[in-house]
Amino acid sequence: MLSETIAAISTAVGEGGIAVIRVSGPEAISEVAQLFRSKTPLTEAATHTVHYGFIIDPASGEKAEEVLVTLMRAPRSFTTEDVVEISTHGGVVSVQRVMDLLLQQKIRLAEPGEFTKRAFLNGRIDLSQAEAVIDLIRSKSNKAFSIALKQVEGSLSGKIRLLRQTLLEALAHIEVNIDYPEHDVESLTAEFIKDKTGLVMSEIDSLLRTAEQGKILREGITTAIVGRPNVGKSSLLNSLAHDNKAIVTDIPGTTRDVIEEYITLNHIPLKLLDTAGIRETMDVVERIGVERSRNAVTEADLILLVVNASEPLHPDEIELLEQIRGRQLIVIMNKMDLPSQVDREVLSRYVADDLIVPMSVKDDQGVNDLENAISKLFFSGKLESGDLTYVSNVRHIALLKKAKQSLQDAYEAADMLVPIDMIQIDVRLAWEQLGEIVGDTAHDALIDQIFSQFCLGK
Ligand SMILES: Nc1nc2c(c(=O)[nH]1)N(C=O)[C@@H](CNc1ccc(C(=O)N[C@@H](CCC(=O)O)C(=O)O)cc1)CN2
Ligand SMILES: Nc1nc2c(ncn2[C@@H]2O[C@H](COP(=O)(O)OP(=O)(O)OP(=O)(O)O)[C@@H](O)[C@H]2O)c(=O)[nH]1
Ligand SMILES: [Mg+2]
Repeated sequence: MLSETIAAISTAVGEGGIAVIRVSGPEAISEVAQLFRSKTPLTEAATHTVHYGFIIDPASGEKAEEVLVTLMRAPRSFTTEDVVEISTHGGVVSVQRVMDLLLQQKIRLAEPGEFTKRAFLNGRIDLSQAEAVIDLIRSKSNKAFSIALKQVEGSLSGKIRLLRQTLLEALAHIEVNIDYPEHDVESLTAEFIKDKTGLVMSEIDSLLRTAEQGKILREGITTAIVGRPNVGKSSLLNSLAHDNKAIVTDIPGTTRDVIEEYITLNHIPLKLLDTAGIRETMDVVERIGVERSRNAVTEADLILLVVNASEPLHPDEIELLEQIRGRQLIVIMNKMDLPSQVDREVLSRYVADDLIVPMSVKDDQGVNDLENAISKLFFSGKLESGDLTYVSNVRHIALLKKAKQSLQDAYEAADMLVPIDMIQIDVRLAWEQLGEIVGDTAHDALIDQIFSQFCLGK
């Protein structure tokens, strides 16, 4: 209950410079004040002030710990409640000792995520902002962190609110039409609904497009290097990774297993997979390797098909090109240091010209062109602007898709002049589904489930 005062250790457990205990709730100031001796009594101190002093064990009257205490009075705090933060000396004993004394007062241990949950329940942030707080903590790259921070600040919430507002206008219009049908001809209302739902659908589409990029920025582009044996796939991996990770020999069939390597390219993480050369083979081990190559092709966000430019295209390569039609593909014409034999005309039937990259891995030629081709394929310059809101949470993506479907249904129904109260159901559904993203229409069980993913003290 929000009437209870809660406390938790908010810093990582272990030895460190200092550790912080956070206390929040109606009794935070008065309860901590009973344990704290300082020049200014905490109960009389102004908000957003820091106080030096000692935590006293009330049983013995002894000093338990030397601390700094920060006071934030409601509503100007993380939870919007009275918040007291106690900085102790870092170390397992000192922080636990203060914590134990606090829990002997009218203070209970907070559940994981309970501070953030209170910020949500008290209306300072919405659900998507709270979820972004977890993303902040879990971010593994600078870019992922920046995306989450934007969302903590409410970038996604703002957009969702606008869309819901638009749907509300449509719903109001429908309401008037149902109550006073004589005020309107039904076809005019249908047009109005098509207008509004169409608008919201296209906005949802552009948000969903950012989801693709958001995933890439967080998890990297899974990139499979594939091709026939001996064309230089492992050499390419080594060159991009600036490392001799993969074995390179002039014997076809050298690579047997999939080799993974992480690199960053223009700030974009790439998970490179070097694979066994694809060919028919009687060798049992190599056959398994070829099978794995095919699986890697299926999984990949991006396929780098390496061909040996000093030979004509092989039927196996044409077959592979047929199989991966429609996928994100770059063809690397390797070994350009040798006299060229490969038929560019044939390649052009499968890939755009700027996605065919001549290279000589041996002479270190063409690496820049490859990097540019990859950036262009995935980001076409948009990444740099930095003002995009990325949808990255799977829950949000699922709800956006559902809302879009509901709107699609409404749009089609309006188009066929289906009775207006039937259309109303779908528009209202979309409005609720969008509301679930920001938590306006979320159930308690969902809210509990989301906050239980947090760590203690957050
Ligand atoms: N010591 C400490 N550091 C921390 C936190 C904390 O709770 N304590 N935070 C916790 O995760 C983060 C900072 N996030 C915060 C977000 C909002 C408010 C806050 O008081 N907001 C009020 C008042 C704003 C104002 O006075 O201008 C508000 O928005 O109404 C505080 C911290 C990171 N660093
Ligand atoms: N002339 C020339 N030789 C190259 C070039 N790139 C790689 N090679 C050579 O081609 C041979 C095969 O290279 P790898 O990188 O092992 O080829 P692969 O595609 O991984 O081969 P498998 O693992 O057997 O499928 C080696 O002898 C490399 O030195 C290049 O740009 N020019
Ligand atoms: Mg190899």
